[in-house]
Amino acid sequence: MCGRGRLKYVRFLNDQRPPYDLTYDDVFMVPNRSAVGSRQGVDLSSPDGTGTTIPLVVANMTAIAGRRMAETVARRGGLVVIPQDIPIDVVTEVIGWVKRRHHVLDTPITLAPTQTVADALSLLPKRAHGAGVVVRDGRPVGVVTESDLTGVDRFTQLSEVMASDLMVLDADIDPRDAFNKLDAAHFKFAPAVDSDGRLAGILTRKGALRATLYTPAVDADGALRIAAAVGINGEAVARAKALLDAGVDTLVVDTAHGHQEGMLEVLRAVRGLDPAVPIVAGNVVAAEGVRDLVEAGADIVKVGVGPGAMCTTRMMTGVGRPQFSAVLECAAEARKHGKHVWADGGVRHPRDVAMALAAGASNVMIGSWFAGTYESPGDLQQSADGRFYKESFGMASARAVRNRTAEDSAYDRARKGLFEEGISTSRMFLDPARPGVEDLIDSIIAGVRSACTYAGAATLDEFAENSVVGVQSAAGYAEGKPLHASW
Ligand SMILES: NC(=O)C1=CN([C@@H]2O[C@H](COP(=O)(O)OP(=O)(O)OC[C@H]3O[C@@H](n4cnc5c(N)ncnc54)[C@H](OP(=O)(O)O)[C@@H]3O)[C@@H](O)[C@H]2O)C=CC1
Ligand SMILES: Nc1nc2c(ncn2[C@@H]2O[C@H](COP(=O)(O)O)[C@@H](O)[C@H]2O)c(=O)[nH]1
Ligand SMILES: [K+]
Repeated sequence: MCGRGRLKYVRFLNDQRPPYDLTYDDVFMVPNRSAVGSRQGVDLSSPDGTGTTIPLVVANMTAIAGRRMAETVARRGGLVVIPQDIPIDVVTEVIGWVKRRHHVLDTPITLAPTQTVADALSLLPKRAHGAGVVVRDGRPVGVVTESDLTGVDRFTQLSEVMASDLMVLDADIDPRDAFNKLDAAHFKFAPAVDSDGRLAGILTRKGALRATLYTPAVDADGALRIAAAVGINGEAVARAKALLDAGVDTLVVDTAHGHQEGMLEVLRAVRGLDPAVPIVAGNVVAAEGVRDLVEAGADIVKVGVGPGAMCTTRMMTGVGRPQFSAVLECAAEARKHGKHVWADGGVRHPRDVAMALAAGASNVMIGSWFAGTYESPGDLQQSADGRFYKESFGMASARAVRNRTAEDSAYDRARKGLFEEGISTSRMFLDPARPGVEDLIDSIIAGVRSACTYAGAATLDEFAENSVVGVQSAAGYAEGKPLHASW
């Protein structure tokens, strides 16, 4: 318990440790004297062996974690876990695809000059930068954005509407030079080409800037990293083996009740495969669970029962634990064994990420918040009031269970369908100011960098070590919120 004072790391303000458990909202951090002169000087790389250079992992949820999310997040130093429900041949293909992505250039939407305005309009929402590159024989001949396609007959060929006064960048251009070039020309983006003039990618002004501020998460061969999950039923161990053969960089063994014998059995078998990559297992919320999972072979333990935005477990069962205290206790236990924890679920603001790291997490998992971005797999939809959204659903929802059990008998499907512990449909609206996952990452990482300097920490270890945390009332939390209109 966080009240027993045996933690070496996070300190409670004035040694006031409440005898009850705490959520992220319950706590705040006070500043320390700091020798860290710049927020940019903070090293956010994780000590847990997963190779993340920012402490963010995208949750293995079908509505959130796909190939597009994987490349985009890894390029900025985070990691995406491909869900256990995706067929293994598809995951194998996705791993190879992500590993072939460029570190600086984004993957463009490519269109032929003979394709139509309707084709382009259906594809543009797949990119936060909102552009398509028109390509002939592999070479860019034009670009289209929504403004080129507005007010035009939908069957018009792109060759008639595309902008063909192209500025192209060299694929290996220094990002700072690229930024200056785009800025001087007042272009928001430009296609980039290899030495034969063939399209290699697209670079936006913001992308060029980000390439100077972030370090991609890469494997020993310099390819972008990607993680994938397995469950604990059926072919879990065979799937783990196939994922390792496909080159996955982190393996996640995931189930709702991680502290069950079925999990320990699978975990031992997965450890028996002798993987050269970290094994993550969960979910648990107490020290005993951490101990058993570490003993069975976990390098990292995933913490969180019930905090997830799509999660109804606490309302259905009463089971779970306020997430700040869960992370605090589990991180302390993992540390004793030289292991780590990921804080999984319930993150809604940059401050929550900071609080999870202060509690000792080596990475923070985010799901639903990232559903409302261009990079999540779902189709962009528009509500009656004109706002854009994506649909999300929980992995234990009736919808996910129906998908997962498609091969089972009708009886088994009906039986499993009764144990619903997640929301089957929710609208996650895109923030018009931050519609792409990289916009959200910018905001989270700015918050976390700043939190580290307030704590006087130059690394994540120092952050967990130095943080001084207090407990606040609901009014204390409310006071911290900005006021967008007068009271
Ligand atoms: N972090 C969280 O709070 C939660 C997360 N999830 C997520 O949902 C996804 C699906 O997980 P899951 O529901 O475990 O499905 P899985 O397909 O991984 O199966 C879980 C297995 O554990 C058995 N089991 C025993 N007790 C429980 C229990 N209390 N809850 C669930 N299964 C139990 C089930 O048997 P049987 O069906 O016969 O009982 C089944 O064999 C995962 O991604 C998981 O992370 C789900 C719920 C909570
Ligand atoms: N109880 C349930 N938990 C779920 C479900 N789907 C996902 N999850 C958990 O939530 C986190 C992500 O949390 P978020 O607040 O960032 O969305 C994820 O990693 C799972 O642990 C579900 O259907 N039921
Ligand atoms: K919840």
